[in-house]
Amino acid sequence: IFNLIKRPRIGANEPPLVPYRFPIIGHSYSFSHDTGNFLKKCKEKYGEPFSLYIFGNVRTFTGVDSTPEVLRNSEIFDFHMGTNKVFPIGDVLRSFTEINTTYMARVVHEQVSSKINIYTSRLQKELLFGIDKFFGDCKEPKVFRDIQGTFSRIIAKPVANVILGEECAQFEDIITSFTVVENELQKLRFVPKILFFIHPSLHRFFATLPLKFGWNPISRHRDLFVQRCKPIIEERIRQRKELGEEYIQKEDLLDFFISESEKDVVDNEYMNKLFVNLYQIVFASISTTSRFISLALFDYSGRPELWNEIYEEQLKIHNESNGILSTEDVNKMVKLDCFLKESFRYSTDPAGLPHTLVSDSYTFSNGTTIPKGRDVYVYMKDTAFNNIFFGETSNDFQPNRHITSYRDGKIIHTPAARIDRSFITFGGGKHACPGRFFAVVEIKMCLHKLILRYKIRTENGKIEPPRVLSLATFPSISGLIFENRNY
Ligand code: HEM
Repeated sequence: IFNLIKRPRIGANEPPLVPYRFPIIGHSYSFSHDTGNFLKKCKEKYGEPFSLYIFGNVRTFTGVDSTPEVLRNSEIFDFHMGTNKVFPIGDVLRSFTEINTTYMARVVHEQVSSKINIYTSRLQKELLFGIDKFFGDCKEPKVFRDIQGTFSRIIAKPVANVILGEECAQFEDIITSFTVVENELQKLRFVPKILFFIHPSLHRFFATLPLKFGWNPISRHRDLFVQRCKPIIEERIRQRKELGEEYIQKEDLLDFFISESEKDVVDNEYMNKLFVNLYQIVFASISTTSRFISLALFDYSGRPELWNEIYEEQLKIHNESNGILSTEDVNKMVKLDCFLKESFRYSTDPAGLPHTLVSDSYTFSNGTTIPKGRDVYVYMKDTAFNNIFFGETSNDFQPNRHITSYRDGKIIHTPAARIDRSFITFGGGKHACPGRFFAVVEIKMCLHKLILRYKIRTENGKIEPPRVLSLATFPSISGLIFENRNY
């Protein structure tokens, strides 16, 4: 209770704490209800970095100039500690086994993104299967709602194929489990925020309380995984033993983790470890990919002026490749790539990438200092819509800004998966998303197939802007109309 009335204490050299009117509430209300505009006003008035008093603690926000300092210094700005405070997924997984986030990032980089060539044909097959199943023929124009939900079901199948392998990905209930487990985890976020006023650790205590009583939101998904996949895993281990050197490793993460394991007894501990390793990648990939593919489809559907150019590129590549895409074909989709990059930029979350300062203190290059334990958030839109990078047209949706054409006919474009100071949708520095190459290929393939097959437009014929929930951007909840091009 003391915390309720205590005013936050701020050191002498700290970034300015934006003044607030109501002692207990601080900036919580303005921040939660109109995040983008509120942060914009703070930055205009107080410069960057600045601090806010939200849900009982002081948080510092970095803008375009100070953000690279946070992303670059990953040893002292701890991303996992920062994220776990808002979304205690680490705590949930740790109840099964130890987790090693550095190892996981490396695995995604080396075994998923770097092997994209190997996965393209399987991805394509599974995506087409999903498009057929969920959107179908659309001989007559048909309205689809819950676009993000639909894409998470479409995406779950190719993801399952790459992560669990062909055999396990055949189980419908596993695929469903991939899409619902994410929603169940999201519920951890909705423990009453009022607890944060009293003390942030109380919020976390309640969010993770069910775990302490042995109820884990993902236990039943683990049980299903064991029930379905254990026989397949045992069979693979048996073959490995039998064939020895002759065994040809399967191209999926399951076989990779089997090969990394020193044990060959498939007991509880073994299955828990496999489950946590594999499902961490499931959590990182399905909701992000389906959110951004839906945002991109809304960006496309509301802007008829973009349709012809993008469709013609897809048709040309489709004809040249006889309908079977390789990674090179996907790389040739330059118009689509620029469109996607612009959509990523446009959909950037207002703020995010929480990092906790773990060194004694940190002094920003403008001389302001923050103490150990401070949570630092990136005001991401300040970068994504900054005139320094995007000029006077930074608020306009212009895919061609990512292309430079030279007089000699040479065209250079900055690919959607490339991160730099101006593009932080995938984060930056050492912890930048290791799955981004895979995600971009998957999204482009999916958009390519959809655009080739259907005319897609918004219901009211206008641009449907994204919604902001908490700090993140989500696609509109309105419908999209699909109509087969060939009828
Ligand atoms: C459009 C889709 C995606 C978006 C927008 C996205 C975005 C992000 C962001 C913003 C981060 C934090 C980066 C930072 O701290 O600087 C991240 C981390 C991560 N992402 Fe993604 N991601 C996407 C897809 C994927 C996919 C498909 C995978 C796996 C196949 C994946 C695996 C990961 C992992 C393992 C991390 C943690 C990295 C670390 O701890 O160093 N992501 N992602």
